[in-house]
Amino acid sequence: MSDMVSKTVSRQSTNMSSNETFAETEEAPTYAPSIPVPNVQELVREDPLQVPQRYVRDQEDRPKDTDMSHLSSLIPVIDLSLLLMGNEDELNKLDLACQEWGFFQVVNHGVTNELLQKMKDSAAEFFDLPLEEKNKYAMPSNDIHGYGHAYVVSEDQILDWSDALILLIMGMEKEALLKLHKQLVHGYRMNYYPPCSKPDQVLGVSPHSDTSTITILMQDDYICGLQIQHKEEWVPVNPIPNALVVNVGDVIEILSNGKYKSINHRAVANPEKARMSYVSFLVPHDEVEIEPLDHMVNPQNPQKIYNKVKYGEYLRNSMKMKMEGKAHTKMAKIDTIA
Ligand SMILES: O=C(O)CCC(=O)C(=O)O
Ligand SMILES: [Fe+2]
Repeated sequence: MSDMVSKTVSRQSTNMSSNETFAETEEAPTYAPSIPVPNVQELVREDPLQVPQRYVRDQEDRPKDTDMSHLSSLIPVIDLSLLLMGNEDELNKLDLACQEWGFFQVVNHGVTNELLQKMKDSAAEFFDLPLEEKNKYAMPSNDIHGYGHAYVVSEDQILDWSDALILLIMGMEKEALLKLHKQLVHGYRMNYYPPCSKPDQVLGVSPHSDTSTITILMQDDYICGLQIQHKEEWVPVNPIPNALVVNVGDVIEILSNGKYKSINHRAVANPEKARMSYVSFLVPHDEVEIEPLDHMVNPQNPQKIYNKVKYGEYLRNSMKMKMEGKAHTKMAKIDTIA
């Protein structure tokens, strides 16, 4: 694992005080700075019952008791092997899933259970390391790679009950999406949600939509946490062992002129167990300009709702803000559109 990290995240000189992490880098800043904040895993290790005020959500933002799990079974499950055989019904199911839910789970995806398990094991190995070891890969304040917290832009912002390791890995020269993306960039984020003694007062990850083209998420096989917003309700995405959760990101929403939805989602905390999630973001190259594709502005969807934006600017702009639902998508919206 440490091998994998050291290949992808360059070592930064770190300067730690108690459990806060800072990192300096000599390179020019490329992302808006994120304010250093405490390590949540360490807070829980020091005292499992403490939930400092900085993590406590306003009443209306807290996870509610009202159980929407009856809606979970409606979240579409797509069989990739059928799709690859050209099955029309499965294709229609995918089309509807992207329009109505923006989220679906994929089974028969061809990724071996051994590989999925290896990803889980190597991430667990990393998060189990002592803090000093993990902090050797601390996220510099002006970058999104490394171990720590991004999207913290003010001292009084309410914080998420989680830590993350984020890697921006490979540029894949794949034919299919290459034209749209110049070069596919793959970001990989591992989230670690320590248990929380007051799970009803905090959120593991604030509501947000992903700035990606698509996101592929592997969650814990048994511990629930991911919730998606569907028609104003927060619906849990119940884990199906070895299935992958896929969601439409902002880029597809923009390319499709809003036909396919990049949905708000969040993670809630668990009272007893730590949960991890392993998230792959496929994104375009920074220089790629994205705008609604000509054929997606059509008689059924005549009003163009997004302007042309350069992906790198879109991403960097979103990182200047705290995660707050779809607020960051405003940058690409045509002014007259709410
Ligand atoms: O942990 C989860 O299930 C959600 C994580 C997530 O939405 C993200 O990392 O963008
Ligand atoms: Fe997300």
